[in-house]
Amino acid sequence: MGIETIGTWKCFGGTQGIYRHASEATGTDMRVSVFMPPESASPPPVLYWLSGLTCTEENFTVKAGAQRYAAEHGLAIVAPDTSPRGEGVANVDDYDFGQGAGFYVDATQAPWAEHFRMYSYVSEELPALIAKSFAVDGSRQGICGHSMGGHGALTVAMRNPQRFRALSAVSPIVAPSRTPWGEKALAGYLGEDREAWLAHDACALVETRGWGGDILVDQGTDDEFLADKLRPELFEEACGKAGVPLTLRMQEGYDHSYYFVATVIGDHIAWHAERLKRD
Ligand SMILES: N[C@@H](CCC(=O)N[C@@H](CS)C(=O)NCC(=O)O)C(=O)O
Repeated sequence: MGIETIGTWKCFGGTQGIYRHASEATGTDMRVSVFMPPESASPPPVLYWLSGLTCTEENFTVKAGAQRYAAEHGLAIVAPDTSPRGEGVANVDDYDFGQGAGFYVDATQAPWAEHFRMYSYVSEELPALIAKSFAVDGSRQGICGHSMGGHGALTVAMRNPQRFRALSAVSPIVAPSRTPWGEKALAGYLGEDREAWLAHDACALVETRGWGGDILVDQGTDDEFLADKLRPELFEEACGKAGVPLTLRMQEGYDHSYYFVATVIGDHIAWHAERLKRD
């Protein structure tokens, strides 16, 4: 399946592009942002970025300021939309469920099961499409994300360690089976069997599957969602039990916005670049 260019712009010596393609996983067109760093002797490693509630491929692209760091470190960045969209795609008038809130799962419940297959999309279809369509090193891939996208990054990586070798998150949802955003989404997409939710719960996954490397998480202390919806201390506890090295940085005074993402994105890109360039 081909990829269609919506627009490209020269940026920090590289190319920022927005693309569209027909997705087999979702049965819809999907839009994706791809930054390619300045050309170098070898194809760049790839960092996947998964965005949070209400986002499209655009929020990260225009707000995070990631391109400067990706160009410096020679990393490609791929940032997909957060759900299928369009005519004939189910939706509700909620910011935290339905379109813009795919939660990186494959829905099993009607009417969502038909198109809401974001797990298959980001873990299988998108990496294959990117490796085919861009001059990148598909054997060196990392994944990172924000909020719902932090949940996506943690869970997709731990379920696909052969595909992703570096992992970090900003303000992630870490225990969706026990916190409000996650409980609503997992019940809606996967049904009431809470056992099935654990396959998409970072705390449960780190205890059952572990992770072969270390994990970086940044979290603002003034985040309005910290106490009830994010709860990074649960992930810290789970990583401790599993013996997985976690660097959890509680960043004083920052909230949940992209101003925080922009503040820490340089560290995350450097962190991924270091791990992805190791032999
Ligand atoms: N206050 C937000 C809650 C959702 C939210 O904070 N979304 C975060 C991710 S969980 C985001 O990245 N929003 C888009 C942006 O800031 O550009 C709303 O109701 O729209």
